[in-house]
Amino acid sequence: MSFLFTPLAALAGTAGLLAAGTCLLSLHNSRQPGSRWLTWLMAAVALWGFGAAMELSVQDVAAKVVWSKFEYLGTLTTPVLFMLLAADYNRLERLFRRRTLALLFAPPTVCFLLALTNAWHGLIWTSFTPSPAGHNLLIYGHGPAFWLGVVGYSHLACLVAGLFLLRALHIFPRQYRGQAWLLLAAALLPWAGNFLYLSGLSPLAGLDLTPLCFALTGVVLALDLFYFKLLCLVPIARAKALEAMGDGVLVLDPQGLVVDANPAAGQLLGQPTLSLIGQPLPCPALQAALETADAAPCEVVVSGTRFTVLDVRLHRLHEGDLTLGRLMVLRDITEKRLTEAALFEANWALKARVEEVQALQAELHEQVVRDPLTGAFNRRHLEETAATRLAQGRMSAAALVLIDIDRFKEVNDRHGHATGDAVLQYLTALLQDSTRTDDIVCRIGGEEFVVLLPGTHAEEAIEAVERWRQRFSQVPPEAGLPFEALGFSAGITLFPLHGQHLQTLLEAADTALYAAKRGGCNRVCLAPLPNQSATVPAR
Ligand SMILES: Nc1nc2c(ncn2[C@@H]2O[C@H](COP(=O)(O)OP(=O)(O)OP(=O)(O)O)[C@@H](O)[C@H]2O)c(=O)[nH]1
Repeated sequence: MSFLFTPLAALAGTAGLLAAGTCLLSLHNSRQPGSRWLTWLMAAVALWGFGAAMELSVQDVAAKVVWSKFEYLGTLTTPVLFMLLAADYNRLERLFRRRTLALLFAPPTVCFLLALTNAWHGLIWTSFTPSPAGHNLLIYGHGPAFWLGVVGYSHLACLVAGLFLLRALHIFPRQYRGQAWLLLAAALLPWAGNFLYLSGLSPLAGLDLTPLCFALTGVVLALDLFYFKLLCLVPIARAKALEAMGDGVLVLDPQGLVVDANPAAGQLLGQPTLSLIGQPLPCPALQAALETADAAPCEVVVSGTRFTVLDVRLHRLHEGDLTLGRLMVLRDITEKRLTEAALFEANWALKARVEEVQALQAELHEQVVRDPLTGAFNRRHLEETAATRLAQGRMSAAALVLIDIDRFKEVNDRHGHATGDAVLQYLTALLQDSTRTDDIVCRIGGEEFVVLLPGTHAEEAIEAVERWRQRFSQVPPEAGLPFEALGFSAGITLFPLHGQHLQTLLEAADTALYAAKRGGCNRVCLAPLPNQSATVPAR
């Protein structure tokens, strides 16, 4: 094998060396973000460069073809690795899964196999002609697999890489844009080199400057990654923080179209994150919030695959007076709201239950202190209430009236027990109707009633009881009783004149009642005053 070492071979070798050096530097900085794909990329470019240097140095056409095949190891993998490095700048880790990588490297593998077996089919190279430009250059005629698999696929990968870098340009905060522009410029270099080679505009026919361009790109990327470390780390850290956030974040342009979204936003809105990009907000409620949430945070209910309540906050993104767009932050407050609703419901049920228990207690208390037949209070209530009131001195004066229906036994005997009951109910209604709310009407025995009239003196008490007696003695037909007249006798005692305690007053009232009965019934008697010896009829 004869060699002719030309300046062009030295140029290609330099590219290889540059790439190998960058590869080692990258390996040395393997902990830096982005270094993994840069190491691989530079290894591929180094192979390409060394292969090219050898191809440019050997003189024999067959040997040149062999080195071209070796060179293809780098040529074919470089664009894919470049794309992966650019994807790394966008934190698109899903591209680095094994299956995706296998898919991405499948076309280069096929092309490499086709290059190895080119002699049998000529799908990659169709002819090999020494270049008229000299310099030991060989011009390769290219077959369909070259245009489709090598040029087409490589350019596609470089295009995607360029788009990724453009995207990085867009999502990087302003202070990191310089870095992204540099990357983009670096990305355009190999394109330019390859364009010159394929278009025949290369200064020397057959000279491929692409590996040199890629090597220079590698140097720029290495500088970017390892020298301006911060510039590389911070955007990644920022973007990572955004991706890891539990809150959904949407970046909206002035027209309300989504230009960026984090995975949480996709999850909250029940859509793949990427499908949100370039679209208006996916639900009308959020769209409406866009109009209203400018000033204050608001809540939006999203009912997609699951019911979700979102707390929506909007922040204007502006540069001076110019509005660039808006940042929408979504927080899932479904659990909070559901818990609050459940708590409210439980509270409400508890309140209802307490009210029910209180009502039952009141009912029970009524049953305990009321006479079931007439609805008047019973002796127990009289003892509890009146005794307490008298004992606590809460009344300055009071009259206690003891009433007994005259000849009630006769009513029962003549007209039956039910009529007797009706008479008892009639008298109760009459007494309740004739007294004030503060007065207490009680049935203390068979046909015996006590009425306590707080703040009532002798004259008023006598007048009142006399009125009741007269009403009772003239039974109106609408009462439905088989009598035209009924009668009761009553004894009145006065607090504190006749006694300080209920029992004393009851005893004095009983004496007065007894006097009324003895006096011929249907009358009212006042208990004797302390200076009187006998009970006096009230009228
Ligand atoms: N219908 C009815 N009668 C009752 C009730 N409680 C007691 N009595 C009756 O009331 C009557 C009371 O009779 P007495 O104590 O002799 O009294 P009186 O017949 O009114 O006689 P004087 O008091 O002397 O006028 C008895 O026949 C009892 O059975 C009741 O709840 N309903």
